[in-house]
Amino acid sequence: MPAGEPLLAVRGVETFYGKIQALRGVDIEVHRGEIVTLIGANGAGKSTLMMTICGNPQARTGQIVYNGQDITSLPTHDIMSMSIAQSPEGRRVFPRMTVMENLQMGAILEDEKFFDEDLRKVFELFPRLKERRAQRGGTLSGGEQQMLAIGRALMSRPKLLLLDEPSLGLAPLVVKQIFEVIRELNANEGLTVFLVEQNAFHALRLAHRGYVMVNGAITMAGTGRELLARDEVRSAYLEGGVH
Ligand SMILES: Nc1ncnc2c1ncn2[C@@H]1O[C@H](COP(=O)(O)OP(=O)(O)OP(=O)(O)O)[C@@H](O)[C@H]1O
Repeated sequence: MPAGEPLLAVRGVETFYGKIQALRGVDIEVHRGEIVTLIGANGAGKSTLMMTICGNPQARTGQIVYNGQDITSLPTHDIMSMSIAQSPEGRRVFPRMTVMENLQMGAILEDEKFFDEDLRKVFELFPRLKERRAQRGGTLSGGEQQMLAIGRALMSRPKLLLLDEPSLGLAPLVVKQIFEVIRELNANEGLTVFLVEQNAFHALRLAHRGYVMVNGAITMAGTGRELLARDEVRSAYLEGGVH
Protein backbone atom coordinates (compact mmCIF):
# COMPACT_ATOMS: atom_id res chain seq x y z
CA MET A 1 0.00 0.00 0.00
CA PRO A 2 1.48 3.40 -0.92
CA ALA A 3 2.31 5.68 2.01
CA GLY A 4 0.60 8.98 2.79
CA GLU A 5 -2.95 10.25 2.77
CA PRO A 6 -5.07 8.48 0.13
CA LEU A 7 -7.04 10.50 -2.43
CA LEU A 8 -10.07 8.32 -1.71
CA ALA A 9 -10.65 6.31 1.45
CA VAL A 10 -13.69 4.16 2.07
CA ARG A 11 -13.79 3.10 5.72
CA GLY A 12 -16.12 0.55 7.23
CA VAL A 13 -18.90 1.40 4.82
CA GLU A 14 -22.24 -0.40 5.05
CA THR A 15 -25.01 0.35 2.57
CA PHE A 16 -28.57 -0.91 2.61
CA TYR A 17 -31.46 -1.02 0.16
CA GLY A 18 -34.30 -1.01 2.67
CA LYS A 19 -33.55 -4.06 4.80
CA ILE A 20 -31.18 -5.63 2.28
CA GLN A 21 -27.56 -5.08 3.20
CA ALA A 22 -25.50 -4.60 0.02
CA LEU A 23 -22.14 -3.53 1.50
CA ARG A 24 -20.55 -4.96 4.64
CA GLY A 25 -17.74 -3.04 6.33
CA VAL A 26 -15.98 -2.09 3.10
CA ASP A 27 -12.46 -0.62 3.40
CA ILE A 28 -10.74 0.62 0.24
CA GLU A 29 -7.99 3.13 -0.42
CA VAL A 30 -7.02 4.78 -3.68
CA HIS A 31 -3.83 6.81 -3.68
CA ARG A 32 -2.87 9.61 -6.06
CA GLY A 33 -1.54 8.29 -9.34
CA GLU A 34 -2.85 4.78 -8.81
CA ILE A 35 -5.15 2.58 -10.86
CA VAL A 36 -7.11 0.49 -8.37
CA THR A 37 -9.60 -2.12 -9.42
CA LEU A 38 -12.39 -3.91 -7.61
CA ILE A 39 -13.46 -7.23 -9.02
CA GLY A 40 -16.45 -9.33 -8.10
CA ALA A 41 -19.18 -11.50 -9.56
CA ASN A 42 -22.68 -10.39 -10.54
CA GLY A 43 -24.48 -8.89 -7.58
CA ALA A 44 -21.38 -8.69 -5.36
CA GLY A 45 -22.04 -5.01 -4.66
CA LYS A 46 -19.57 -3.31 -7.03
CA SER A 47 -22.02 -0.82 -8.52
CA THR A 48 -23.47 -0.15 -5.09
CA LEU A 49 -20.02 0.82 -3.82
CA MET A 50 -19.48 3.10 -6.80
CA MET A 51 -22.85 4.74 -6.26
CA THR A 52 -22.31 5.00 -2.50
CA ILE A 53 -19.04 6.89 -3.13
CA CYS A 54 -21.10 9.27 -5.28
CA GLY A 55 -23.69 9.74 -2.51
CA ASN A 56 -26.60 7.70 -3.83
CA PRO A 57 -27.46 5.55 -1.93
CA GLN A 58 -25.76 6.99 1.14
CA ALA A 59 -23.69 4.84 3.47
CA ARG A 60 -25.57 4.00 6.66
CA THR A 61 -22.35 3.44 8.59
CA GLY A 62 -18.72 4.18 7.90
CA GLN A 63 -16.94 7.08 6.29
CA ILE A 64 -15.85 8.14 2.82
CA VAL A 65 -13.03 10.67 2.59
CA TYR A 66 -12.02 12.30 -0.68
CA ASN A 67 -9.04 14.62 -0.94
CA GLY A 68 -9.01 15.11 2.83
CA GLN A 69 -12.71 15.96 3.06
CA ASP A 70 -15.46 13.82 4.57
CA ILE A 71 -17.97 13.36 1.71
CA THR A 72 -20.08 10.65 3.39
CA SER A 73 -23.21 12.74 3.72
CA LEU A 74 -22.81 15.12 0.81
CA PRO A 75 -25.37 15.17 -1.98
CA THR A 76 -24.30 13.65 -5.31
CA HIS A 77 -23.97 16.94 -7.21
CA ASP A 78 -21.57 18.31 -4.58
CA ILE A 79 -19.44 15.17 -4.77
CA MET A 80 -19.40 15.21 -8.56
CA SER A 81 -18.28 18.83 -8.62
CA MET A 82 -15.19 17.99 -6.54
CA SER A 83 -13.05 16.67 -9.41
CA ILE A 84 -14.60 13.23 -9.30
CA ALA A 85 -15.98 12.00 -12.62
CA GLN A 86 -17.99 8.86 -13.03
CA SER A 87 -18.61 6.81 -16.12
CA PRO A 88 -21.61 4.75 -15.08
CA GLU A 89 -22.33 1.13 -15.91
CA GLY A 90 -24.36 0.86 -19.07
CA ARG A 91 -22.68 3.92 -20.63
CA ARG A 92 -25.33 6.50 -19.95
CA VAL A 93 -24.61 9.02 -22.69
CA PHE A 94 -27.33 11.50 -23.63
CA PRO A 95 -28.85 9.60 -26.57
CA ARG A 96 -30.51 12.52 -28.36
CA MET A 97 -27.55 14.82 -28.06
CA THR A 98 -24.67 14.74 -30.50
CA VAL A 99 -21.21 13.56 -29.52
CA MET A 100 -20.11 17.19 -29.34
CA GLU A 101 -23.05 18.19 -27.14
CA ASN A 102 -22.38 15.26 -24.82
CA LEU A 103 -18.78 16.43 -24.43
CA GLN A 104 -19.96 19.98 -23.79
CA MET A 105 -22.19 18.66 -21.00
CA GLY A 106 -19.13 17.09 -19.38
CA ALA A 107 -17.40 20.47 -19.34
CA ILE A 108 -20.37 22.39 -18.02
CA LEU A 109 -18.88 23.14 -14.61
CA GLU A 110 -15.44 23.98 -15.97
CA ASP A 111 -13.87 27.25 -16.97
CA GLU A 112 -14.47 27.79 -20.72
CA LYS A 113 -10.82 28.54 -21.29
CA PHE A 114 -9.96 24.82 -20.94
CA PHE A 115 -12.57 23.62 -23.40
CA ASP A 116 -10.61 23.61 -26.67
CA GLU A 117 -7.54 22.01 -25.14
CA ASP A 118 -9.57 19.33 -23.33
CA LEU A 119 -11.60 18.58 -26.45
CA ARG A 120 -8.41 18.17 -28.47
CA LYS A 121 -7.10 15.69 -25.88
CA VAL A 122 -10.31 13.66 -25.90
CA PHE A 123 -10.28 13.53 -29.72
CA GLU A 124 -6.63 12.47 -29.65
CA LEU A 125 -7.47 9.63 -27.25
CA PHE A 126 -10.58 8.62 -29.19
CA PRO A 127 -10.24 9.63 -32.87
CA ARG A 128 -13.55 7.90 -33.62
CA LEU A 129 -15.36 10.47 -31.53
CA LYS A 130 -13.90 13.22 -33.66
CA GLU A 131 -15.10 11.54 -36.85
CA ARG A 132 -18.55 11.16 -35.34
CA ARG A 133 -18.84 14.43 -33.48
CA ALA A 134 -22.11 15.41 -35.21
CA GLN A 135 -23.74 11.99 -34.66
CA ARG A 136 -26.33 11.46 -31.92
CA GLY A 137 -25.07 9.58 -28.86
CA GLY A 138 -27.84 7.00 -29.01
CA THR A 139 -26.84 5.87 -32.52
CA LEU A 140 -23.20 5.14 -31.63
CA SER A 141 -21.98 1.54 -31.25
CA GLY A 142 -21.54 0.18 -27.72
CA GLY A 143 -17.79 0.76 -27.84
CA GLU A 144 -18.18 4.30 -29.16
CA GLN A 145 -20.72 5.05 -26.41
CA GLN A 146 -18.26 3.86 -23.80
CA MET A 147 -15.57 6.07 -25.35
CA LEU A 148 -18.02 8.97 -25.24
CA ALA A 149 -18.92 8.28 -21.61
CA ILE A 150 -15.23 8.31 -20.67
CA GLY A 151 -14.56 11.33 -22.90
CA ARG A 152 -17.40 13.22 -21.26
CA ALA A 153 -16.04 12.35 -17.81
CA LEU A 154 -12.58 13.60 -18.86
CA MET A 155 -14.02 16.95 -20.01
CA SER A 156 -14.70 17.71 -16.35
CA ARG A 157 -10.93 17.62 -15.61
CA PRO A 158 -11.25 14.98 -12.89
CA LYS A 159 -8.62 14.20 -10.27
CA LEU A 160 -10.32 10.87 -9.76
CA LEU A 161 -12.04 8.88 -12.49
CA LEU A 162 -14.54 6.25 -11.37
CA LEU A 163 -15.35 3.64 -13.98
CA ASP A 164 -18.13 1.11 -13.53
CA GLU A 165 -17.52 -1.90 -15.77
CA PRO A 166 -16.03 -0.11 -18.77
CA SER A 167 -15.74 -3.44 -20.61
CA LEU A 168 -19.42 -4.38 -20.23
CA GLY A 169 -20.84 -5.85 -23.41
CA LEU A 170 -17.87 -4.86 -25.59
CA ALA A 171 -15.89 -6.94 -28.07
CA PRO A 172 -12.41 -8.00 -26.82
CA LEU A 173 -10.59 -5.68 -29.21
CA VAL A 174 -12.60 -2.67 -28.05
CA VAL A 175 -12.00 -3.64 -24.41
CA LYS A 176 -8.26 -3.64 -25.14
CA GLN A 177 -8.46 -0.17 -26.70
CA ILE A 178 -10.42 1.27 -23.79
CA PHE A 179 -8.05 -0.21 -21.21
CA GLU A 180 -5.06 1.07 -23.17
CA VAL A 181 -6.49 4.59 -23.05
CA ILE A 182 -6.97 4.30 -19.28
CA ARG A 183 -3.36 3.15 -18.95
CA GLU A 184 -2.14 6.10 -21.05
CA LEU A 185 -4.17 8.62 -19.07
CA ASN A 186 -2.70 7.29 -15.87
CA ALA A 187 0.88 7.09 -17.13
CA ASN A 188 0.97 10.39 -19.03
CA GLU A 189 -1.38 12.61 -17.06
CA GLY A 190 -1.12 10.97 -13.64
CA LEU A 191 -4.90 10.49 -13.56
CA THR A 192 -6.05 8.43 -10.57
CA VAL A 193 -8.54 5.72 -11.52
CA PHE A 194 -10.82 3.46 -9.53
CA LEU A 195 -12.60 0.90 -11.65
CA VAL A 196 -14.96 -1.94 -10.91
CA GLU A 197 -15.00 -4.85 -13.31
CA GLN A 198 -16.19 -8.36 -13.86
CA ASN A 199 -13.53 -8.70 -16.53
CA ALA A 200 -10.88 -9.60 -13.95
CA PHE A 201 -8.04 -10.49 -16.28
CA HIS A 202 -7.77 -7.15 -18.05
CA ALA A 203 -8.67 -5.14 -14.99
CA LEU A 204 -6.04 -6.75 -12.74
CA ARG A 205 -3.37 -6.51 -15.42
CA LEU A 206 -4.08 -2.83 -15.76
CA ALA A 207 -4.27 -2.06 -12.03
CA HIS A 208 -1.51 -1.26 -9.59
CA ARG A 209 -3.65 -2.72 -6.83
CA GLY A 210 -6.90 -4.58 -6.58
CA TYR A 211 -9.63 -5.76 -4.24
CA VAL A 212 -12.01 -8.70 -4.49
CA MET A 213 -15.60 -8.32 -3.31
CA VAL A 214 -17.87 -11.22 -2.39
CA ASN A 215 -21.40 -10.66 -1.07
CA GLY A 216 -20.76 -7.03 -0.25
CA ALA A 217 -17.52 -7.62 1.69
CA ILE A 218 -13.86 -7.27 0.66
CA THR A 219 -12.28 -10.71 0.84
CA MET A 220 -8.87 -10.13 -0.73
CA ALA A 221 -6.51 -7.26 -1.50
CA GLY A 222 -3.12 -7.05 -3.16
CA THR A 223 -1.25 -5.83 -6.19
CA GLY A 224 -2.88 -6.63 -9.53
CA ARG A 225 -0.12 -9.16 -10.16
CA GLU A 226 -0.54 -10.86 -6.77
CA LEU A 227 -4.27 -11.23 -7.20
CA LEU A 228 -3.90 -12.59 -10.73
CA ALA A 229 -1.58 -15.28 -9.37
CA ARG A 230 -3.95 -16.38 -6.56
CA ASP A 231 -5.71 -19.71 -7.15
CA GLU A 232 -8.95 -18.43 -5.61
CA VAL A 233 -9.00 -15.53 -8.07
CA ARG A 234 -8.10 -17.68 -11.03
CA SER A 235 -10.75 -20.29 -10.37
CA ALA A 236 -13.53 -17.84 -9.48
CA TYR A 237 -12.92 -15.02 -11.95
CA LEU A 238 -10.60 -16.12 -14.72
CA GLU A 239 -11.25 -19.67 -15.81
CA GLY A 240 -13.83 -19.65 -18.54
CA GLY A 241 -13.91 -15.86 -18.39
CA VAL A 242 -13.09 -13.39 -21.14
CA HIS A 243 -9.31 -13.09 -21.55
N1 LIG B 1 -32.19 -0.53 -5.92
C1 LIG B 1 -32.00 -1.70 -5.31
N2 LIG B 1 -32.92 -2.19 -4.45
C2 LIG B 1 -32.73 -3.37 -3.81
N3 LIG B 1 -31.64 -4.15 -3.95
C3 LIG B 1 -30.69 -3.72 -4.81
C4 LIG B 1 -30.81 -2.48 -5.53
N4 LIG B 1 -29.71 -2.33 -6.30
C5 LIG B 1 -28.94 -3.40 -6.06
N5 LIG B 1 -29.51 -4.24 -5.17
C6 LIG B 1 -28.97 -5.51 -4.67
O1 LIG B 1 -27.71 -5.24 -4.05
C7 LIG B 1 -26.77 -6.28 -4.37
C8 LIG B 1 -25.55 -5.67 -5.04
O2 LIG B 1 -25.89 -5.20 -6.35
P1 LIG B 1 -24.86 -4.40 -7.30
O3 LIG B 1 -25.61 -3.93 -8.48
O4 LIG B 1 -24.13 -3.42 -6.49
O5 LIG B 1 -23.86 -5.58 -7.70
P2 LIG B 1 -22.72 -5.58 -8.80
O6 LIG B 1 -21.55 -6.24 -8.17
O7 LIG B 1 -22.53 -4.24 -9.36
O8 LIG B 1 -23.35 -6.57 -9.87
P3 LIG B 1 -23.22 -6.55 -11.49
O9 LIG B 1 -21.84 -6.93 -11.81
O10 LIG B 1 -24.22 -7.62 -11.85
O11 LIG B 1 -23.63 -5.17 -11.94
C9 LIG B 1 -27.51 -7.27 -5.25
O12 LIG B 1 -27.95 -8.33 -4.43
C10 LIG B 1 -28.68 -6.47 -5.80
O13 LIG B 1 -29.79 -7.30 -6.05
